[in-house]
Amino acid sequence: MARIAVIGAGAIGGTLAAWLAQSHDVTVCARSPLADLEIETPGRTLRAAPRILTDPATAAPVDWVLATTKTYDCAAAAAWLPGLMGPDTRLAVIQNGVEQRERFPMVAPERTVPVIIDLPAERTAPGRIVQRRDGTILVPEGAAGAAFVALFADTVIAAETTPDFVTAAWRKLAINCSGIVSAITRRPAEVANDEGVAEVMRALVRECIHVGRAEGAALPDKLVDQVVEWTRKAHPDSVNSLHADFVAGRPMELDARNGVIVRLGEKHGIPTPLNQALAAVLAASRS
Ligand SMILES: NC(=O)C1=CN([C@@H]2O[C@H](COP(=O)(O)OP(=O)(O)OC[C@H]3O[C@@H](n4cnc5c(N)ncnc54)[C@H](OP(=O)(O)O)[C@@H]3O)[C@@H](O)[C@H]2O)C=CC1
Ligand SMILES: CC(C)(CO)C(=O)C(=O)O
Repeated sequence: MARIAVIGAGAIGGTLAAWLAQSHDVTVCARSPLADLEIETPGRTLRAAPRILTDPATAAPVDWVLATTKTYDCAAAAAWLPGLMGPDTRLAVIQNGVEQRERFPMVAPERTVPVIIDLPAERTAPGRIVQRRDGTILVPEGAAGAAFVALFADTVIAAETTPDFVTAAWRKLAINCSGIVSAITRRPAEVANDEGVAEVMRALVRECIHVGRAEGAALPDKLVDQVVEWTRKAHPDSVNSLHADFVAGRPMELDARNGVIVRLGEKHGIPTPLNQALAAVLAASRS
């Protein structure tokens, strides 16, 4: 049994905390108070009552810290680390994008495990989450990755190591960058059935592929159509986390999902006009 602290009790943090609490000692480090966790999963309603802390001063060292806030909340989330990190603690950064390690520069890279998660989940109230289907987790191969994978042995989440994490992260980014069409149209995954919107998604993914290849990811041309097909197969009412932030009036992970393609594209001299334009349009539709 491992001692695990999950920073963030949102869609991903709440779901992972509930699954891990079935066989580990789990503490949830939350910004807003909540009583317990109830996750509506495809197979059953999962309930858990982990220890819940709301004050970083009360945190004690654990074996694993799982950072599951949005990327724009990393600086605030880091306030939990001095209390949670002992000499052997590892930090798993479970966030979208391709810069997981860079977001927590205060932790040594060798103690940080970047995590790519595919687990569509939506928070409906504090501690109440709908998990749309069983999920997958990918981490870099090596001792730390293998130890992280072992935490999920008794869950429905298929966790694996990969020898090519760079490609795994960019493949996920290809899905995420195209998900901006949902936030712009305020329509869940079913919007991908609109052929005009699907063409926009393909163009976003093409830009992502060009930049990802320059960063060392092995991304096939067929990924362009695969992203559209994957979205069409998702639950039609599935709301991606960018769309969820937009409708809730929260900040958005625009830099981590589309801006990063523009930034790294500039570094390599690769034009990314569509990711740039749609991120600007979505940001402006707030102001
Ligand atoms: N949702 C999904 O289906 C998927 C999301 N992802 C990625 O996972 C990451 C997390 O997303 P998601 O779970 O959807 O995000 P949510 O917005 O649902 O949850 C984030 C949680 O972090 C909490 N938080 C923010 N700051 C702090 C802090 N300083 N201390 C403690 N808690 C804090 C928020 O608190 P509060 O309750 O006060 O808002 C919220 O509960 C993102 O990078 C996202 O892109 C990846 C795959 C799927
Ligand atoms: C692709 C998807 C929808 C689920 O894994 C996601 O990453 C998100 O909501 O941010």
